[in-house]
Amino acid sequence: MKLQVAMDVLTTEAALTLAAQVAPHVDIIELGTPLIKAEGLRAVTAIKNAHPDKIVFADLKTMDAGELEADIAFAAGADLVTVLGTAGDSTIIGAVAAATKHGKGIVVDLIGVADKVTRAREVTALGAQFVEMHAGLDEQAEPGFSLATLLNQGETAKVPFSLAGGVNLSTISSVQRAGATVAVAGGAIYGAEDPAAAAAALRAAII
Ligand SMILES: O=C(CO)[C@H](O)[C@H](O)COP(=O)(O)O
Repeated sequence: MKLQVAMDVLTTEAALTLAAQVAPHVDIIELGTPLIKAEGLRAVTAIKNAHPDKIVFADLKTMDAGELEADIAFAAGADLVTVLGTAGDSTIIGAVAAATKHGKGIVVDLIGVADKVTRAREVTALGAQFVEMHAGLDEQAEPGFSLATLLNQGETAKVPFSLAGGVNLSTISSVQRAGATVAVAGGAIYGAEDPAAAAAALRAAII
């Protein structure tokens, strides 16, 4: 299982600092949606230039104009770009076309999708490299939130998936047991006093 750091910071400078701290321990470096909204795709280029050996993930969460948005993110240096599972099939097909043109990949983020298992299978058939079983920051803050439902949906879908929803040291083993291809950790790394140590501990927990 790969480890992905989600950098939900707001400046390119902060992202470059964080990426330099955690890069030795992660496989995928994600530029979070707020970072890309604040800084634009220049931030993607800066991270790819600093870490050419890492998979750079641009969390665009595209909802329309799939081919155009994915194309500009790949041209900026992204290796993986997200499209929302709630988007129409034509948006996902367009984004996959851009990925094929660049030799890169589309990840379909299932945040907000009610039937994640069915949609995961549909978008995989449309050419997504993998899906993201995702509970966003707002959903995580709702009373009674637990990762268990997402883990179960990932296990049931039987397609390649990443899992994001406040993954931390006490849950990463369950993410691996559920069969995830990638575990995504944001707050557990960037919110830690020592992000490098936090990333190293998550990496060490992956067998
Ligand atoms: O995409 C996101 C929010 O929409 C986050 O980057 C993702 O949820 C991972 O962060 P965390 O581990 O803090 O949940």
